[in-house]
Amino acid sequence: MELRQGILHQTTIQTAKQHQGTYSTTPLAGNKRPSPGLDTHSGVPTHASQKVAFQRASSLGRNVSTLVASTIEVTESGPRNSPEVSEYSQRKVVSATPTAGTDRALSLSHPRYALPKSLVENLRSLGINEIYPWQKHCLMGPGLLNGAKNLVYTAPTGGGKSLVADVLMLKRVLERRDAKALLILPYVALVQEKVRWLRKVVQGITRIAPDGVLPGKEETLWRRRADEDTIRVVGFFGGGKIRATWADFDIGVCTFEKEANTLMNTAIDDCSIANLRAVVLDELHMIDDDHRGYLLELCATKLLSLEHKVQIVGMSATLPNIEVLAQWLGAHRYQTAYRPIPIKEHLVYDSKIYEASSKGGVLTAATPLNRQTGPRELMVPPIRVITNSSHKELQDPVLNAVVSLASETVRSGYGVLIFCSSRAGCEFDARIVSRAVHDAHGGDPVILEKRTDLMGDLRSLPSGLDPALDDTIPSGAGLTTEERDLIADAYDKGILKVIVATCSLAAGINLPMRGRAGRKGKDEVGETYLCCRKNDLEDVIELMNAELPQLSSGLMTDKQRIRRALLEIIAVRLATSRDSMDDYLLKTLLSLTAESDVIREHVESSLSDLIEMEFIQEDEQSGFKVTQLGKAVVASALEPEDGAFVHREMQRALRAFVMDGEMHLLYTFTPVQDFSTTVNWKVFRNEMETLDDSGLRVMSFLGLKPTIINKMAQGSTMKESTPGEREISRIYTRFYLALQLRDLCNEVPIHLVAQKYDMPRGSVQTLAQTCQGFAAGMVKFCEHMDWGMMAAALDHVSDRLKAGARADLLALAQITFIKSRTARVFYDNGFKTVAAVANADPSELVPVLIQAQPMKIRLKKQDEQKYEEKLFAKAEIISNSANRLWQIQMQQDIEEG
Ligand SMILES: Nc1ncnc2c1ncn2[C@@H]1O[C@H](COP(=O)(O)OP(=O)(O)OP(=O)(O)O)[C@@H](O)[C@H]1O
Repeated sequence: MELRQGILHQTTIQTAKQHQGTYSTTPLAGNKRPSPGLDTHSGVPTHASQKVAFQRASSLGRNVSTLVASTIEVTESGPRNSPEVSEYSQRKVVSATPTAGTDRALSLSHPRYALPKSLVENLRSLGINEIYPWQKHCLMGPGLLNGAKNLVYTAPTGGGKSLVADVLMLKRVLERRDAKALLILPYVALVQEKVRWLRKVVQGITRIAPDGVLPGKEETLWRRRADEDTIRVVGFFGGGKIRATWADFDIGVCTFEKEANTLMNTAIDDCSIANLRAVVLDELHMIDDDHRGYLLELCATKLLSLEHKVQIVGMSATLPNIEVLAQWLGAHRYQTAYRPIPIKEHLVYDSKIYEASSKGGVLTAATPLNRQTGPRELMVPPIRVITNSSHKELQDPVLNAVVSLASETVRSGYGVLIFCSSRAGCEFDARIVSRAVHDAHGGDPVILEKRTDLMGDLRSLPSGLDPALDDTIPSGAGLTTEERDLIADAYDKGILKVIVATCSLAAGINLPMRGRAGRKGKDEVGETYLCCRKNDLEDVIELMNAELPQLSSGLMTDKQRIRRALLEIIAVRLATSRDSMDDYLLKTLLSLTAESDVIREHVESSLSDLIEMEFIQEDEQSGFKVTQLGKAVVASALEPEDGAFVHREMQRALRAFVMDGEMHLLYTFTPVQDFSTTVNWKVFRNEMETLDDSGLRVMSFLGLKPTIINKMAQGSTMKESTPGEREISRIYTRFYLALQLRDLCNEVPIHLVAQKYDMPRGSVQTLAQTCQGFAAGMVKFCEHMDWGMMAAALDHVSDRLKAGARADLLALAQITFIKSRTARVFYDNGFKTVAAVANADPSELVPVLIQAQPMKIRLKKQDEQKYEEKLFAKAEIISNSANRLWQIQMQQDIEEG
């Protein structure tokens, strides 16, 4: 048996989470936010449990001065004079809405839904006792429950969209034993959470037997696989050796760029696509995303072109021109504005808080007339006013507002999400906020201990502990970085009270699923505060009033895209003649908006480009067929142009490949997509000077010249006017990235790599995240080109990228909790193999674990004992995991022997 990597392996994060889950947490759910007047004036924590004598963060070994957040005064027009929270409109609406008692169809056990009992029970145990009225209406749409029709729908964030899609998808999967479904999400970070949810939903559910007996009633007649009747939910995380294939899942959860598109291509090619019965497109508005949206369009167009019916379910919170999308997908359309938890929106400007929902007030304040006369006082009176701060750090009114609002919310026992425009801004805000909020919650010893655990868990990740997090977590604030899963989880559990994130990260982290303001079961009401500066005020108001832009096809915005579309369908033989290609293109979203002549022109030029690139050839029946190279490009999920570049690079590598070092392999695994890299040539020169003979040989085989690097470091600029020059520049840049990848693989934390190479941290993070997927693509590329030796060599080394540890640590890194640096410490302490760890007494591992976390916060005596106890528990888990692995290895040896 082979150990699965990447798809089914357990990550440190998961393990840490399981571990965390064993400690009790104090949920904040259901706590009603008190009226702001009370606590802001007294400054006294509202909940009795919070009145614990606080311990300063400095007791944790840190030395930062405390900031006192400004108070927020209620004005004459403020909430003191208006009714309580219950006035928030939808509360009333909710209580007036029918319940399953009056409308039986709100219960998922209603015969109309024909869902197995166990499924309804599972949902109930997950808090879904009945569906919302809108969910019922939506599901009852024509042809939806029986799968005859597609669906496109919108509901506000947190409105419960996913459940509708889940029900339809599960119905399709339950209809036949071999039925499959794909759930396509825009971000890898969302995949894991969705997989976890779906696994709970399908737990213990069996599928229809071959003779048509309904699930739940049948006795299994025959079995091929142990899990034959169960529904296997598999997530594709975009990395590593993607061993899970079409055959390995019943519900596949993946992102659209690589996995969904590639999975579908392969399944169309080998005809196994016939089992696909449903595809859910979450965040359908991403179709408009300039970089990746067109891939979503390609996926959906392929589905529409198949011979059998696949139910497509597309959803989003924002689909301004939903009719066009519904028309494109031939879908039933449904829209609702229902929010189970009302959101109260505010605008904060010049230390004053305004209600943003009053249409006649704030939102109309910035008329074109005002624009001419310049900003002036808003027309509506503010509801609250933030007092000025005496701290010099809080003189900026926007920062002061952020800090006082965050502090007020935390004092009331709620969580806060702060969105900033830049990573640097996040770090700054997190540090300041942490200085102002820690006195309210830092005293709870249980919470403090959990924060210490969290920092330990973060430290044991390959990326290490970010210094900013080191400073902020003890006070209960965090910021989202690559450690986001642990951070988001800690926020969810109330261990962290504040998270600061950039808007772009906010979309990628799990927060959309659970953390944004107003989540059912978590809050009574959500509040948002948009804090803006005077100069931005009118733009902000305009933006708040603005209509959402119409969504449109991204297929024609770059020449590559139609090329890729055509190459793919030719490669998987979905369409090979001109007529069938026309048919295919008629099914795109593009065809609804663009002139057919223009599309045809694009098709013609793309086909001749593909012929010229030697990706396709004309065949005898005036159709087209894919070449070996074209097939390799499609299989490795590359853009045609990138594929051509990789091909040239690989051909050079086949002639001369440096095998006495790792640099050439790492270069080959360095993704070729655009990272917007600006090479710092001085850093490049320094790094070049430290390269050994083998590394220098790689440079010379790649055609890179030390003299040029020296010249660049002295201030020359790289010529990029001809294609040849651009190609050379691209190789230099790729090598610069390869150096970073080398450092990442040598366990240098991401923030240090970014610092060293003068790169935005996000780019290094993307490099770290995409290299595994790219490496898997390279292996496939070589396999398809019949370069077996190269494929084998790359395949062997690709594991390194995943573990972020040296090759000799790979085996160790399979053990729970032993990742990266920890693996190195184990290795250095003589635990060089899984067997060595398996055979050790857990108590022997404790000192190694302590050593693996050298920066651990200094603890008091009694805490030290507790800490060691905890490490012992961890050592036991490690020992068990190592034993399991060891047994598997021995079994393998026996089988192979
Ligand atoms: N009928 C229901 N009863 C109780 N809880 C529900 C119901 N429907 C959905 N929920 C819960 O509400 C929360 C939000 O739902 P969901 O994530 O589907 O929202 P969404 O509309 O997809 O939001 P987003 O736009 O952020 O993705 C989830 O925790 C979900 O389990």
